[in-house]
This record gives sequence, C-alpha cells and structure tokens, in this order.
Amino acid sequence: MTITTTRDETALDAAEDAARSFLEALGIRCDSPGTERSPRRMAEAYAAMLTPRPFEMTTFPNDEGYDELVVVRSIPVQSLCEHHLLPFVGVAHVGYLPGGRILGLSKFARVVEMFARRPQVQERLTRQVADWIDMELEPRGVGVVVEAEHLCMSMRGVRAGGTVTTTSALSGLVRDSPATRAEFLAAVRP
Ligand SMILES: Nc1nc2c(ncn2[C@@H]2O[C@H](COP(=O)(O)OP(=O)(O)OP(=O)(O)O)[C@@H](O)[C@H]2O)c(=O)[nH]1
Ligand SMILES: [Zn+2]
Repeated sequence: MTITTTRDETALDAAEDAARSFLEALGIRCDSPGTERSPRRMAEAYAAMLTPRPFEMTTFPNDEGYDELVVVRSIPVQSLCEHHLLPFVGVAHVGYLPGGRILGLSKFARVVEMFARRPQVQERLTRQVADWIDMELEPRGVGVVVEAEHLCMSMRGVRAGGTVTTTSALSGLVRDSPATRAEFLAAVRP
C-alpha cells in the first residue's frame, strides 16, 4: 500500500495571507528584508509539520518463524497539539510479537510520522500507531509507548518546562500475557 499526501499552491497562498493577517493582528510587522517572506515561511512550516511523507507499507513473510518480540526504540516524535497548534516532541518505542508477517523496520518510524503530522493529542497518536500495526500486520501483540514534552506546557500556560508525558497502548499478548508485557515494558524503560 502507498500512502500519499499533497498540498497545492492555492492552499499555501491562502495560508500565507492568513498568516500575514494573524501576525499583523498581533502587532508584528512583516515589512523588513528579514520578515517580508515570514508569512510564506510560516505557511510552509506549518504545511511541512502537518504533512507526512508518502511511503510503501512493505511486509515480508515470517519464513523463519521468528516468534520473539521486535522492539524499535527511540523513534522521533514531532507533532502538534490540537489545542494550541504548538509542537510536542519526544520519542516513541514500538514493539510487536510477529505472526505470519514481519514489517520493514523503517516502517515503524514512518507510521509514527504518519499519525504525528496532524493536529493530535498524545493519547490518540499512541493508540492510532498500535491500531495501525494491529490492522496491517495482524501480529500476536503490539506495544507502543510515547514520551513527549508539550511546548504548550513549557513555553506558555503553566510554563512547566521539562515535563515529560508518557502514554502507552498495548494489545494482544503484549497486553494480556504478563511475561510478554513485562518484557516489552522492560525493553522500553528509560
Ligand atoms: N490529554 C492531553 N492533553 C493535552 C495534550 N496536549 C495539550 N493538552 C492539554 O489540553 C488542555 C487544554 O486546556 P484548556 O484549559 O482548554 O486550554 P488553556 O487555557 O490554554 O490551558 P493551559 O495550558 O492550562 O493554560 C491543556 O491542559 C493542555 O495541557 C495531549 O496530547 N493530551
Ligand atoms: Zn497544546
């Protein structure tokens, strides 16, 4: 399966106009050599942060009958909270217990990016990554842990800089088998 996303010039032009109005309403002038292109840069920056790269979801038959956990740690997470449209950044750890097929390792990072590059809450992002792997691979179990700092909590509002939020989504044997669950959680412990 190929996942594709596009954003056309007309949409970027409209976003640029809106960014200019937004900045001017806050008393920020965009008429110096350094700032005249800032509304365009802002539009392009948000478009980039909200657009995942297309990818092919490559799976392989599990010919070797590999039946232990596969854990990919420290996948970068860069998302925007849907409440403030400010970044939340951190890492995701993804593990699964293969069934009939195994997944190309890079695809775990691509799946995280696919669900991160949209207005999000961390809990939903975590669940969506787990559900996607469950649906596409039909493994015997899946575990996803996300650790992230929300800039809306660091740079404004409560200004609690350095706070890290941990969320998890487990299914199948990673949720229901105490030994597998413990092995996964030990593998992703900071
Ligand atoms: N559960 C959850 N909450 C989030 C996430 N990102 C941001 N939030 C929270 O969403 C809430 C929005 O609360 P509001 O009271 O409507 O907004 P606010 O007045 O800007 O809140 P403060 O940040 O406390 O100033 C805040 O508590 C944020 O910390 C997330 O991924 N998950
Ligand atoms: Zn926020």
